[in-house]
Amino acid sequence: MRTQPGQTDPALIRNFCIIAHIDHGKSTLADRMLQITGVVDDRSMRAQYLDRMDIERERGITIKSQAVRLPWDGHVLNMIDTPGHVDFTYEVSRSLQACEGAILLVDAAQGIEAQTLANLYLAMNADLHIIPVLNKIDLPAAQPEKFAEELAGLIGCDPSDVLKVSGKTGEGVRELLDHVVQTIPAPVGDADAAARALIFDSVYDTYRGVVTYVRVVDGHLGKRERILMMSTNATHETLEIGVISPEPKVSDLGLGVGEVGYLITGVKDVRQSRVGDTVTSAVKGAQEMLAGYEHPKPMVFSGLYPIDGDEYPELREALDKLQLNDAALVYEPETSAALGFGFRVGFLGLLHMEIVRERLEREFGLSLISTAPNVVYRVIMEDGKELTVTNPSEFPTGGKIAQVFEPVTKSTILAPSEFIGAIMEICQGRRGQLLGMDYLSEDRVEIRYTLPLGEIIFDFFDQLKSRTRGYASLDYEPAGEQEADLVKVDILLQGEAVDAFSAIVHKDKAYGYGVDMAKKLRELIPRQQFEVPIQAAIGARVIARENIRAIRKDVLAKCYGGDISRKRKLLEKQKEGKKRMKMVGRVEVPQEAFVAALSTDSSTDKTKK
Ligand SMILES: Nc1nc2c(ncn2[C@@H]2O[C@H](COP(=O)(O)OP(=O)(O)OP(=O)(O)O)[C@@H](O)[C@H]2O)c(=O)[nH]1
Repeated sequence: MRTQPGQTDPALIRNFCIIAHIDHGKSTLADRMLQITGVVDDRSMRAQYLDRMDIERERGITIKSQAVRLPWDGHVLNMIDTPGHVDFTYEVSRSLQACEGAILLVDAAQGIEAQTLANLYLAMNADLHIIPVLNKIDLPAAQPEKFAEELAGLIGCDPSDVLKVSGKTGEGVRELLDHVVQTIPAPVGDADAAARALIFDSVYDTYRGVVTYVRVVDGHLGKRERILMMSTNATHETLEIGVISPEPKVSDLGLGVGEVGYLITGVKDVRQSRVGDTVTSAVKGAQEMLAGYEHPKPMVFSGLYPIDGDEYPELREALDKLQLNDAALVYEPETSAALGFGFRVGFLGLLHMEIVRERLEREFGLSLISTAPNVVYRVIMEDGKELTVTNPSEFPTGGKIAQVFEPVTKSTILAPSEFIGAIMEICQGRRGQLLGMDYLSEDRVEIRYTLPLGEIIFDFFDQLKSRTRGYASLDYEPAGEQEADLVKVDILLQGEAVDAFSAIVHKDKAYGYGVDMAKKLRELIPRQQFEVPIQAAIGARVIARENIRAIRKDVLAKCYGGDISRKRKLLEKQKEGKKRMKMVGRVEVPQEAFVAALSTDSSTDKTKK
């Protein structure tokens, strides 16, 4: 293998990631590695160094993967920190493909959790060398011996092979780094072949345009080189190429086999640098692409509308930019009679939805309304026609529906065995079907259920946590679809359906949804000059009804004098207020009523991880 002078010999490179259940301490361990390898000095060190986004730091969670280059014992280690939440599994699987090894980190006071298993399976599928590690051994509640045995049983190694560290105190971290060098295989690639690099992440930077993160598999990528993005056939020139350690550092020698780094081409169009694509040289480039990633399928949809209708173009631009940063985000324009112009946006899960919305509001200064989330349904009509419904208002009405299919998941719940009864009760109440149960040790069980995704995306996790005193952990993966007895519930104001409030729910829950929504709206919509009936209906059948009584609001009553200018002022003020109202038929609905009625506060917990 030929290496260019000064460039890192692939035999000295180790690419690895840290995978774990949420909160088992990945970011903290990454911090210690930054410090121990000397890339961040003690003075500049801050907790969760690699969590760069404000949201990540505030919530204490990792959303984006991060790659950083660490020098250790004559070697170059590329460490990729990954997120732990189930919604971001996609980020994890992308990072795994840029590595040869993975540190499987387990909290020594908690043991194996649902995402420990899910991430381990991902890493095994990607053929990575796995290093089992117990973290937080400084905790008084740590039981390293017990959990080393559990972990060894899972991976099929000896309990003495499980390393023990504390990301907090740094104990055992040097030994772990040595172990990475000794056991994780060096990357293998052909230095003489045409360049091939895998894009595993890309970010839009306001000043520099698109920053693309790559892992070079074969050949070499240099500065001022014309490169080709193989899936889009777009060519660009590399303006800058470098590594992250832990801030971007220009590398004049470019990147060779096995190296992980970034490149900047000055491109502003975010769609030209697609995650999973292969970068090659524009002159005598490679013929064959690297195996990319399966595009993640959105599981949950919601409508996003600017509160101020004039901000629609800004919202479009913001989504365009965010999509580069977040390959899992999909959207298309939609119009709502009640909310105006907006987008139907697909997400991987509820936390993903919250994060996207929060980033749009914070990073782009937008104010948004989002409609209640729903999953994707497949509807088969009696005449054999098939529809994919991502928006309840598109759900066909009338009696012509033959079958409705909803997505289901294979859900895995890990908890102490004393909670088996409570967990089963919750799952049964949500149309779950028990698949199986295994004991991981004498007091911990793994329970597997088939559960409709639509039942999980609302407060399922919160309920699970509260009924198990926080001890249960959940992971789910898509598992096809099942036929279900689902109906669309419409909400009508004065006989007119308000599209933004329609929902697809199981027949048994339709009544509850209708009654709740009608009550909520009665409180939120101010009285009008005529009576306004609020109805919840399935097709033509009304299942709940509330009334907003009429008032005759005489704004001029206060102006008993004959002062015409005062009267005019009052009328003008009233006109101003009207601008912030949406008309549904003859009914004026204040913007805030939509916001409040559609708020999902009760279904998602802001601090949930
Ligand atoms: N006592 C002790 N606490 C630790 C240790 N490592 C991490 N913690 C604490 O555990 C919590 C979670 O740590 P993080 O490093 O944020 O966990 P994470 O796995 O990166 O979490 P996500 O990014 O959300 O997936 C924090 O409160 C840390 O201070 C350790 O070795 N000992």
